[in-house]
Amino acid sequence: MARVVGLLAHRWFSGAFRGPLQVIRCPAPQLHVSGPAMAASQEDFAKAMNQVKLLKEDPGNEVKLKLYALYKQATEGPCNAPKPGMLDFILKAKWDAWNALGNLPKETARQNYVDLVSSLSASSCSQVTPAADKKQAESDSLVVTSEDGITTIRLNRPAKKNALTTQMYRDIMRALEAASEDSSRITVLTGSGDYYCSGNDLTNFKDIPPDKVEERAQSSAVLLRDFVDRFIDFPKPLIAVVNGPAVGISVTLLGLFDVVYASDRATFHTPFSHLGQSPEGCSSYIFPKMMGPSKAAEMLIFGKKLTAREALAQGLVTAVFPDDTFQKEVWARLKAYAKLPPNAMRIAKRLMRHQEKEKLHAVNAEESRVLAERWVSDECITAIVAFLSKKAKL
Ligand SMILES: CCCC/C=C/CC(=O)SCCNC(=O)CCNC(=O)[C@H](O)C(C)(C)COP(=O)(O)OP(=O)(O)OC[C@H]1O[C@@H](n2cnc3c(N)ncnc32)[C@H](O)[C@@H]1OP(=O)(O)O
Repeated sequence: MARVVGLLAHRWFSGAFRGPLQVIRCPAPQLHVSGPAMAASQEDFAKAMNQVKLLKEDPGNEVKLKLYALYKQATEGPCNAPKPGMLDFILKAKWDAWNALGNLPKETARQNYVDLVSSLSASSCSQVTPAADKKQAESDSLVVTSEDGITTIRLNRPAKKNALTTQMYRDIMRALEAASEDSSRITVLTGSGDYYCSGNDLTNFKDIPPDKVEERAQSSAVLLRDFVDRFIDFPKPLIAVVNGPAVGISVTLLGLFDVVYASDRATFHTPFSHLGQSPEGCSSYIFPKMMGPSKAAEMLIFGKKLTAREALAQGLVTAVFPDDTFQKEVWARLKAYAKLPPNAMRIAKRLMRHQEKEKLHAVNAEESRVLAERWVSDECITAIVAFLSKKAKL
């Protein structure tokens, strides 16, 4: 049946076929995607329909079915056609795809269609001119590129040691959503400059009016929870290329990556008690399991900074490379991995992750709730004021 669908789907594509889903990569100013917040105009929709015909590469049956379903949903609304017979393979596959969109509003379907086409156009461009495949986030602090089957999310605030602003959390979430749907096989997070990441940007806590502190703590906890959820649920192999020192949340999150490669210049520091804060990124659950409770306590309670070799010994890092050959060796390895069959990789990841998912979401929810309390504590406020007034540094 798959073969029959394959042959015929190819035909749809050259004709009136148009197709699916949410998120993805676009060369345009936004990174991504779906949702009622951004409504594509009829004109954008018409342009996207024309763009589909110009794609240089066949995007594959799965994508074509999505395009078809979104097109139908955008133009006719929820599936209203009678269900085709079991033996009518092509019609049945199309009907299933359309019907799966349920009550998705027409405007959202139209937007998702436009985004999908945009992503497909960008990926087909990138094969000709990889440099043109730079995705724009809301700011230049995050650079997302796709090449050789690898989507790379690069923290790009070297002057601030890649500290994470609120906007960067949002952009990373969008980049992960896009990467989970695009044609890349693996996804990498790395940093620009000498640091991998110095953790949460402590100026995120600046200039909050006293009567808004509690509210801001709650909204930051929601952001944190959503952010970490994206890592828990990310379906493809996720690799951290730790090019230098890592602090705070950039360390704790490593437990949710599939593989962590580190330069021998990298260090791993979680100074939560020093900051009057508490662990996040599911580290309160993953680190004790990974390295044993007492080693985890040294990091998460006492803020012991690990060298790359120590982190390797604790299982937090997969492999350490000399800094002068780090980039070359790591990218050669990743390019080879990105040639492996994508479905097999996803399935292997799913098998390893799915038993833990529920637990991880519960841990994340609890850690985020507790952090909201810590952020309004005297201990935390004192530590942050000390940093912001340049009296303290790690
Ligand atoms: C909603 C989500 C919440 C998630 C919660 C997460 C918890 C965490 O991540 S806790 C960890 C927070 N991070 C820190 O406490 C690190 C603070 N930074 C430092 O201690 C030092 O800057 C550091 C040791 C990283 C580097 O020291 P140096 O090599 O001496 O460099 P500089 O201090 O001169 O840094 C250059 C420049 O960058 C600014 N910077 C660095 N890190 C941060 C940061 N995390 N937040 C804000 N700003 C940061 C630093 O202030 C310097 O700025 P300028 O003085 O303006 O040049």
